[in-house]
This record gives sequence, structure tokens and C-alpha cells, in this order.
Amino acid sequence: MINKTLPLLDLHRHLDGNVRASTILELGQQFNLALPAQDLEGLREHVQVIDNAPDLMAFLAKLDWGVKVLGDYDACRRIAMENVADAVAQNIDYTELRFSPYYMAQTHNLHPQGVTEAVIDGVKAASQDQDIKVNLIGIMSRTFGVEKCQYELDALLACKDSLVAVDLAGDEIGYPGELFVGHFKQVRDAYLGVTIHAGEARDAQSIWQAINELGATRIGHGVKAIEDPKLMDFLRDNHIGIESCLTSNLLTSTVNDIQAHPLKQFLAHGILACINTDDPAVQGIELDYEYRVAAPKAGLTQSDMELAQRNAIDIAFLSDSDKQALRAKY
Ligand SMILES: O=c1[nH]cnc2c1ncn2[C@@H]1O[C@H](CO)[C@@H](O)[C@H]1O
Ligand SMILES: [Zn+2]
Repeated sequence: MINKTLPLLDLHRHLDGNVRASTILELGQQFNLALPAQDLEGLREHVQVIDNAPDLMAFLAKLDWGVKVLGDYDACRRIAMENVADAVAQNIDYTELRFSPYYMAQTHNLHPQGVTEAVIDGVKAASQDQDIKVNLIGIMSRTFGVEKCQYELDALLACKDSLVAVDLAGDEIGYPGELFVGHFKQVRDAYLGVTIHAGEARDAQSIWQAINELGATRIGHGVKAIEDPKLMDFLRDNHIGIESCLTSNLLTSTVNDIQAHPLKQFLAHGILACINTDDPAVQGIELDYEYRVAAPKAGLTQSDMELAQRNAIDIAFLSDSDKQALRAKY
């Protein structure tokens, strides 16, 4: 269970993996798009992973309708605002929403910088006067290749003052981290944080690569770290955070069984691991479900979950004073 006397954080939450089905329907109508279904019940199987997907790419295909309906910048702003409202409804104190502007821009030939500006504006508008703090992480979608990622990065860097970090997501097998060394040099030169999706579809070596060559101080998923004892020690000793997403890892078949998820071992080893959602709408879950159902199934005790809640503050892309303010909130 969530300990309500501790701050609640979600550090790994894709804004473009959390578009409400009702919004997909409404935007589909607004832009006259041929959606695969005209009602919520029919749409569900097209926008939500119902049974475990055979692999990561099959899972990721379910995010597509959420961005195909983004017909203009206002639509991007709208889903950003709704994401903040969803996080507020979960009583989240601090979240880092991540998004891929090229992925969002692609279908309707929007400009990734315009998309980025719309997301920034939407998040600002929706979080004003709310008891939540939100920061943004820009994603390069590796699935589209190195050149498109540079185009995407240019848009993100143009708005760097409104971002806390850059991430690499999408097809980890087809586009390994080795292809993005130059991109992340630019990210670090811009004084932005680095978190990388690694050790999800590929092995522990991909996590070493993300740290040593891309400069990651946090790893998204990092499930395969469990296969490399030296890496386990390195993550602990160097305070590299692991953003775990339990249900996501089950639905992508990264783990075959939630009981076999390594999060409990990460925590026991002293690694700064935490509990996050990933793509709430696509997975049909929310953060409370991860604490109430998924984490206990993965063998976490109440004190493990509280440790995960505290770890999230430690690894957040926040200044020390902001972290102190968050801790002092309760
Ligand atoms: O679990 C995941 N693993 C890898 N990539 C992901 C995951 N969830 C979403 N994306 C990717 O993130 C971008 C949208 O924010 C898209 O590239 C999507 O494929
Ligand atoms: Zn993710």
C-alpha cells in the first residue's frame, strides 16, 4: 500500500502512453479520423494491452492511436493537461512526465518543437493552483532511427529550460544505445539529466552502455541488471536509480511472472529502485494499483514499498532544496 505519510512520486510516466480512451474518441471525431471503433468498449482492445503482449514492440503498438489523434497543437496541450489531472487524482506529490515530441507530431506533420511547447504550456496551466509538482522529460524515440532522433533532440534542446532530462525509448533491440552516443553528448552539454530505457528488451550490457557511454544516472526498467552481480554492486555504489514498472514488465513479457520480478532484490541490495507506472492508460492501471496489487504480488512488504517511496525522492531530477521541501511536506 501507499504510505500516505510519505510523498508519492511517479518518475516514469509516459504522457503519450496515457491518453484517455474517451479523449481518443473525441479527438478522432474532431479531426474526422477513421478510428478502429466508435465506442469506448470497442476501442479498448486497440488502445489497451488486455493480455500480455508477446514482446515490447507488440505492447508499444497499443500507444499508436493515442498519438494518431493529435491533429493539432491544442490536442497536444489537452492531453498534457489531462495527464496532470490524472496524476492529481492519484494524489501524486511529484511526477516527471515524459513524452516523445516526434512520435506525437508524426501523423499530422506537426513540428516537434511546437508539440514540445504545447506540452510545456499544458502542464503549466494544469498544475497551477494544484497540490502537485510536475517536471518534464523529453524522449527520443529510437524506433525512428538516429536522424529522426537528432531532429527530435533539436526540438527538445530548443526548450531545454523547461525540461529536466532526456530519455531514449522505443525499440531497444533494433536501435541499441551505441547509436546514440553523439546525441547524449549534446544532452549532457546542455546540462540536462539522462535516464535511459535499458535492460528491458536487451541484457545487462545495455545498462552498462547506458551508464558508461550515454551518461545515464537513472535507468528505466533495468530488469536485466539482476543477471549481472557486478552491475548490481555498481548501481548501488554509484547511486544509479532504477525506475521499476511492474505491470508494464509483465505486459511486455520482460518478466514471465510478476513473482519473478527483481525489484525486491534491487531494494534488498541497496539499489535506489522505485515504483512507477510507465503507460497507465495503455496498461489499464494506475499508481495505486502498482502499490496495492502489483508490488505485493512481486513479494514487496510494506516496508519495501516505503523504501521505494523514499528512494524515488533520492533519485528525482530535483535540486536538494526541492527534495527537502518534498520530504518536509508530511
Ligand atoms: O516500456 C516502454 N519501453 C520502451 N519504450 C517505451 C515504453 N513505453 C513507451 N515507450 C516509448 O516511449 C515513447 C512515447 O513516450 C514511444 O517511443 C514509445 O514507444
Ligand atoms: Zn517507459
